[in-house]
Formats: sequence, structure tokens, C-alpha cells
Amino acid sequence: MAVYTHVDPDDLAALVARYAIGTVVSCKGIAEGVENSNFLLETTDGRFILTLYEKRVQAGDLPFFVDLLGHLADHGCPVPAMIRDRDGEAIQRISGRAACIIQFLPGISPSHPMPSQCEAVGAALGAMHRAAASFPGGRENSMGHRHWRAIAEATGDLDAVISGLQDLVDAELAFLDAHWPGDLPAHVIHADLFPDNVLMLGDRVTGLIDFYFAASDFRAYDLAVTHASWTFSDDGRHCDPARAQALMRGYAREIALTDAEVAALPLLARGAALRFLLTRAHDWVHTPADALVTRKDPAPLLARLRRYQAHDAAALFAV
Ligand SMILES: Nc1ncnc2c1ncn2[C@@H]1O[C@H](COP(=O)(O)OP(=O)(O)O)[C@@H](O)[C@H]1O
Ligand SMILES: N[C@@H](CCOP(=O)(O)O)C(=O)O
Repeated sequence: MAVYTHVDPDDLAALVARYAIGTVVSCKGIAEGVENSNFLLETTDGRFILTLYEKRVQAGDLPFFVDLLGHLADHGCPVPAMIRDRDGEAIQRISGRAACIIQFLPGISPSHPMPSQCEAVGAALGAMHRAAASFPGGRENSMGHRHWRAIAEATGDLDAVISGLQDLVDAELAFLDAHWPGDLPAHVIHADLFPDNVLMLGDRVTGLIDFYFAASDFRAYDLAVTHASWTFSDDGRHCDPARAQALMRGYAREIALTDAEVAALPLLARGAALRFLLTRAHDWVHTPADALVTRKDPAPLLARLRRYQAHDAAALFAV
């Protein structure tokens, strides 16, 4: 359960009173997620998500996320609105944290996606990229390639997380620094489109959520993150060709990748696997003991990284 911060009932009632959304019926911590404190808020008017922003989300970035979600919704993407209070404010404070009340979207995150669901999420990602390309805002990717070495250093002894990890990470960082592309098509991307950040009903995508890592970066890197998180076995050792082809097919319906992007995908996927390996390793070591959160295992991301390092990795991205 990701609840880092307690919400006092009187403070919550006062917060909700700022909005035209009825009065509080209940407010329960949500089991999923690792970054922020999330609550399912029920009022006399319906269901909402209350998010208190923790660790990696800077309060100063929240106006960017509010504007981005508004832009994507205006372009037909299934993203949740940040609800505005009677004064038009979406960003609040409660329990010493920046906070938002967010539209509740229906759907379930697929734990073991079917190929048809991978195809649907590929198309939803492509459509989201088409919309994001016209978004005028931008944001440095604080979880992007240039920052991975700092995350590794902040973790401490990587060998204490997985034996032999330090040497592997040092070598991979050097390789990626030497080969990372300079000029692929870029705009604001989601950058964390794991299955738990997509809501679906059957094969229909009903929600793309959790945009708090959204930042300016290569669109093909976003596809690589999605490939790494949707097409592998739970242990990260096996990429399912049916799921991978379906994801790529769905994306290709919306976006025609350039030859340079196609050539870069295996490298970008190595970067994607390393990024989430590093943040999981960091959180493995540094998550507060009293937080109600289930830490995510870094090992399956290491297995994916090894798969993407293999000489035949380009085949994993065939349409
Ligand atoms: N707009 C929403 N509609 C419905 N459920 C949501 C919404 N936002 C978040 N959730 C639920 O809360 C969980 C955690 O949200 P998420 O934003 O992924 O948290 P974190 O940023 O901490 O990882 C999601 O897996 C989902 O179950
Ligand atoms: N998706 C990342 C962790 C970030 O958590 P999220 O719940 O905000 O996606 C991972 O799986 O390591």
C-alpha cells in the first residue's frame, strides 16, 4: 500500500469543502503505487482520487502536469482531469504535502496483459504521442538518461541489492553514455507507462494515469519503456513475441517511426530497463520503514536488461 502520509479527517473535510463535489463519505488508502500517497475518496457526489505528492514529485512541477492532462484530454486522450475548486485552483495543500483531487476513471490494470491489450495500449500510446506533440510546455526529464548515474550513486552499495550489480551498472552506464542518440523525435512523453498506470475494460483503454514522470524526451524511449513493462514474463527473462508484436502493431497504427528510431529501440530499451532497475534498487534501500508501501523487486528489470543486451534484441521490436 502506498500511503506515506496520514490525512486528518477534519483537514480532509475542510479541503473537500473548497470544491463543489459534495461532502466526504469515506477515504481509504489505495494499495497500488509506490511514489505518492493515494486515497480513494468517496463523497456524496461520487468517487475521486486524492493524491498527496511525495518524494520524486516537486510541487513546482504540478502546474505543468495540470496543463498537460488538460491538453491531452482536449485532444481525446483518456486521462483523468485534475478537479478545480470553486476558485479554479487544482493544486492544494494538506498534511504538509501538495495535493490534488483527481477524476476517478473506470477500469482495471491488467496484471498479465493479453496481446490484444498490448495492441490497444500501443495504439493509445501512439495517439497520446500525437496529442503531446502539440503541447507547448516542456520539462527536463529528471529521471532521464543524464540522471541515471546520480541515482546509482545515491543508492549506495548496489552489490548489497543484487550481487555483482555495481560492475554491471558501471559498464552499462558507460555504454549508454557512449551510444545514447542525440536527435530523435522528441516531445513530452509519459515515461512510466507500466500496466499499473493503464486502466482497461477488456481490450479498451479507459485510463492513462500517473503522469508524474512526464517530461520532454524521445517518443521512442516512451515506446521502449512500454515494451519493457508490457511484453515480458513476470521474472523478466522472456519477452513474449505475440505481446511485443501486438504492442508495436498498435503503436504503428498511430505513429510511423523513422528508420533512426527503429534502429535505436534496442538501445533505448536497455536504458529503460536500467532506469527502472536503478530506481527500484534505490527504493529497495531507502524506502522509510514506516511507509505503507510494497517495494518493487529490481531483479526482473535486471533480467530484461540482459535480454535487451543480447545480439538479437532488434527482433523483439518487429511489427
Ligand atoms: N484517476 C484514477 N482513476 C482510478 N484509479 C486511479 C486513478 N489514479 C490512480 N488510481 C489508482 O491508484 C493507484 C495508484 O496510483 P498511481 O498514480 O499509479 O500512484 P503512484 O504515483 O504512487 O505510483 C493506481 O494503480 C490505480 O489503482
Ligand atoms: N513503474 C515503476 C515505479 C513507479 O511507480 P508507479 O506506480 O508510479 O508506476 C516501476 O515499476 O518500477
